[in-house]
Amino acid sequence: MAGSGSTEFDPELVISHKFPESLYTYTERDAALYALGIGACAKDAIDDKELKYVYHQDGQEFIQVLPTFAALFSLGFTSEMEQIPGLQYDPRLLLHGQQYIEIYKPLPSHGCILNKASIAGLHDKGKAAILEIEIVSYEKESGDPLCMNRLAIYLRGAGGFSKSSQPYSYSKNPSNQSAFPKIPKSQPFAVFEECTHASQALLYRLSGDYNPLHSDPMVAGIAGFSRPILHGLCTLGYAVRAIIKCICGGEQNMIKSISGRFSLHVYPGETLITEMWLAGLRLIYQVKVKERNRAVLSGFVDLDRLSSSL
Ligand SMILES: CCC/C=C/C(=O)SCCNC(=O)CCNC(=O)[C@H](O)C(C)(C)COP(=O)([O-])OP(=O)([O-])OC[C@H]1O[C@@H](n2cnc3c(N)ncnc32)[C@H](O)[C@@H]1OP(=O)([O-])[O-]
Repeated sequence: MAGSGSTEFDPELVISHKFPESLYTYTERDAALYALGIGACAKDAIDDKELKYVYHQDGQEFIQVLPTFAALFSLGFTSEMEQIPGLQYDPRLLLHGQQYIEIYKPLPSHGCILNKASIAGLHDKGKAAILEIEIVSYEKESGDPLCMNRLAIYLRGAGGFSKSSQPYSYSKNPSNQSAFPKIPKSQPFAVFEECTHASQALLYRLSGDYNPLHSDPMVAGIAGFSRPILHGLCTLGYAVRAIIKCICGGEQNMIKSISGRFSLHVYPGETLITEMWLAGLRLIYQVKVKERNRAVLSGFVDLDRLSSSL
C-alpha cells in the first residue's frame, strides 16, 4: 500500500494536502515525439493536416502543438500522490478515470511551465476511491495562464473509508463543469477509424508516463489485464486528433476544452472508432474498440467557432 504516515485512510487529511509548485520544461522534440505517440502521420507521413506537428512544414518557424499535449503537464502528480498523508491505496491497481482540460492560449512549441496543483475532489465509491487533482499551468516567463488539467484517478480497492453512513464525497468544483454528456441515439455527424500500433504504448510512454502497467506483462497481469494496456491519455489523443481532422479542418487551436471518461481499457494494436456528434459549439464523442465492439472513452470537446469547411 502507498501513502505516507498512518495506515488509516483519512479523507480530511487528504483534501487538506498542499502540493508544492513545480516546473515542467519541454522542447520541440518532446512535442513532436508526443504527436507521433498519439498516431499523427502514422498512416500517411505527408499528411497535409498533421505534418506540422512533427516537422517545420512549409518553412514554418516552429512546429505546431496539439492541444492534448497540455495533459502532459499533469503527469508528475501521480507519483506525488504517494506522498499525500492519509491516502491509502495500492499503486498497482490505479487507473486513469477521467481527464478535463481547458486551453487558455495556444501551446508554444517549447517552454518552461509553472504548475500549481491542488486536490479538487475525493469520493468513496465503496469498491474504489476517486481522487481528483487540478493543475493550473502558467508560462513561467510571462506568467500567462496556459491551461488547466483536472484528472480523476480511480483507485481500485481503496474505497470504504467513509466514517458515516453517507459515502464521503468532496468536490471543489460544481459537478456540472466537467460532467460527461449522454451519447446521442442519432447517427453520428462524422466517424473516424484508425488502428493503433502493437508498440503504441512503448512509443507513447517516452512522453513521460513510465508506469510499467503499459509495458510490463507481469505488472499488467497483477493489475488484472492479459497484457500491457494503452495509456488513457494516448486514447484521448487519438480521439481529439480525429476531431481536429474531421470537425476542425485540421485547425488545432479551435479547441477550448476537452473532457473524457475512460470506461474500458484499450490494448495496443486495437482499432479505435471515434464517433462524433455536433451540438452547437459542443462536440460529443465516443470511442469504440472495433475488435471488441465496446465503448472505451466518451466525452466532449468545446470549440471556439465552427470550421468554414463544415
Ligand atoms: C493518471 C495517470 C496514470 C495513467 C494510467 C492509465 O492510463 S490507466 C489506462 C486508462 N484507463 C483505463 O483503462 C480505465 C478504463 N475504465 C475502467 O476500466 C472502468 O471504468 C473502471 C475500472 C475505472 C470503473 O469500472 P467499475 O465497473 O469498477 O465502476 P462502476 O461502473 O461500477 O462505477 C463505480 C463508480 O465509479 C464511477 N466511475 C466509473 N467509471 C469511472 C471513471 N472512468 N472515472 C470516474 N468515475 C468512474 C461511477 O460513476 C460509479 O459511481 P456512482 O455513479 O455509483 O456514484
